[in-house]
Amino acid sequence: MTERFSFELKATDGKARTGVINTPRGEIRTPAFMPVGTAATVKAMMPESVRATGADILLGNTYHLMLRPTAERIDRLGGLHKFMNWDRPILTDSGGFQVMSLAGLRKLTEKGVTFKSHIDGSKHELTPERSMEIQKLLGSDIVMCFDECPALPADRDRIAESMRLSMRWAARSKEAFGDRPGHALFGIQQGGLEADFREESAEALKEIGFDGYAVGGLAVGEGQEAMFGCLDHAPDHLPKDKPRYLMGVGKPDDIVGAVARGIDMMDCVLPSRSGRTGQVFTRRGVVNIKNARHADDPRPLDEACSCPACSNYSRAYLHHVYRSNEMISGMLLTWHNLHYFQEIMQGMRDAIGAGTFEDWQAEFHAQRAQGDI
Ligand SMILES: CNc1nc2c(CCNCC3CCCC3)c3nc(N)[nH]c(=O)c3cc2[nH]1
Repeated sequence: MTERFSFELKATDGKARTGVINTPRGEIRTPAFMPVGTAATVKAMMPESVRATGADILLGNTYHLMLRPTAERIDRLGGLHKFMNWDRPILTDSGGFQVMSLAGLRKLTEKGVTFKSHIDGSKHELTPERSMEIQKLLGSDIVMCFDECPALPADRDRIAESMRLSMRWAARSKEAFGDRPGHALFGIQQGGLEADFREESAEALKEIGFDGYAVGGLAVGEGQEAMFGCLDHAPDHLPKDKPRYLMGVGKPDDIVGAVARGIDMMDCVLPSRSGRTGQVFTRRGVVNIKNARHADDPRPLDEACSCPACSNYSRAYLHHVYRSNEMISGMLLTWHNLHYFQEIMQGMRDAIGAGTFEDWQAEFHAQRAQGDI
């Protein structure tokens, strides 16, 4: 067990990297996909099942947990790891993004944001200082700076103004975070799709100095082509010896394209949320289990998958329990999706390590082109 937080790059293949982040609570193999556990649970999954899918780290949510059950209560009960029975690393987002996408009656000033809870309408305030305090109370291992993520499309002035506010908030976050051995603070690059603002943001963050650097402000409706266009340059300005975390991404092909452009960590609600809405990701594309054509199909979702859903159940059964709104439907489909996402990550880690990432990508895309799934 290390007492410090450190990142070891093991190999690169083009811009793609593979390595290990060492933390006191365990190691994180990169590139890493991080399941989202918004309200102290990865929905429909026991923590041991999340681990069984291959996850080394999961996400918690400052915004949700500060409202319910509150960070102070979780702290009194021993912190988020104990509370949710997950003893490996936890990364928590800083809450600003969720306020802008979920809360009511928001007021944004230099100090921070005030807002009304989407749960009971109570008034709350988030500032860089309060966000650091909440993430410390939760006990998360990787803390995110408090930032502002502008909705796209936005004009250049708005993007510059928002990015510069986030950089001032990054400095305040670092100041409030203090010196916490074994815990990491990640800065978040902003700047929309503008190459010059992305570079300015990266330079500002490097000047302050962080344990890792996130690429924020993407996966907000710009589309894959624009996102990849930004990722063709935005990570280049970030330190090579620190982890790079692309926030909120994404579909399997988004994840592969991001890793090919130098990203080490990603998170997305897609595999878990889709598991509850019957959307199943497989190596040959998406299966919508709700479709009547599965009603008599004795085959597994994916013959090549070793997850409990594919090992023990037919499409016909999964179609039935989905249509019947049975709880086991969300459990099995979520498990499968998270297992598949982790299988993609393991495949990329192996391929980058072996210098065969080009071939791996070609195979990944070729498989998905095939017809009936
Ligand atoms: C889905 N697209 C997207 N998500 C973004 C997110 C959220 C990432 N996911 C966090 C988990 C979800 C609930 C609990 C934690 C972003 N977060 C921050 N702080 N800044 C962004 O620019 C930022 C940008 C993002 N874009």
